[in-house]
Amino acid sequence: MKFTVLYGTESGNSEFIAQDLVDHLAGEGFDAELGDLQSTDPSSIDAATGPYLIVCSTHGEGELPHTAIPFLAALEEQAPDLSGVRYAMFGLGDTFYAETYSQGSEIIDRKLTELGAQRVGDYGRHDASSIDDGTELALAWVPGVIAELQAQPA
Ligand SMILES: Cc1cc2nc3c(=O)[nH]c(=O)nc-3n(C[C@H](O)[C@H](O)[C@H](O)COP(=O)(O)O)c2cc1C
Repeated sequence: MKFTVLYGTESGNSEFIAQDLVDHLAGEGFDAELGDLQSTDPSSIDAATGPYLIVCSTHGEGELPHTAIPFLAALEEQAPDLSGVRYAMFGLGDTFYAETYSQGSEIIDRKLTELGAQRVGDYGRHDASSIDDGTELALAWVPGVIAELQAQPA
């Protein structure tokens, strides 16, 4: 199984976690590639290059980090058929922003589902107001994702 780990970030936290996920997956014997949503063309997303792990934060008032906005715009414009694409989401946010907690990644999640992709595993989240370490949470989250992917081979 080859994973593509994509991140959307404004201050780097999501990129760090995504890189740690890639290193972890490689250590577990999987192929894993890191990608920035900023330089990802939706036309490159297909079942063959997935499954995808998407690590994305929230900025503004429940919005995407600015680096991920062009990706969403391209997804909306191209509206590719993502049937057969499997992905898992790990959202970053801060419960200080109670009304909009972790909503940035949910914007991407809704669009991928609308285009036919299938989310697998639990919806991972990290709250910057907590004492939790984002990488530790992500590494505790990813085995459930892998187990679900392996239980339902593409
Ligand atoms: C200006 C600003 C606005 C933010 N707005 C939200 C928000 O609306 N909801 C939320 O859950 N987190 C919000 N956050 C928190 C970030 O999502 C959180 O700090 C995250 O860890 C940043 O990850 P990144 O470095 O990958 O961008 C905001 C942070 C900043 C600096």
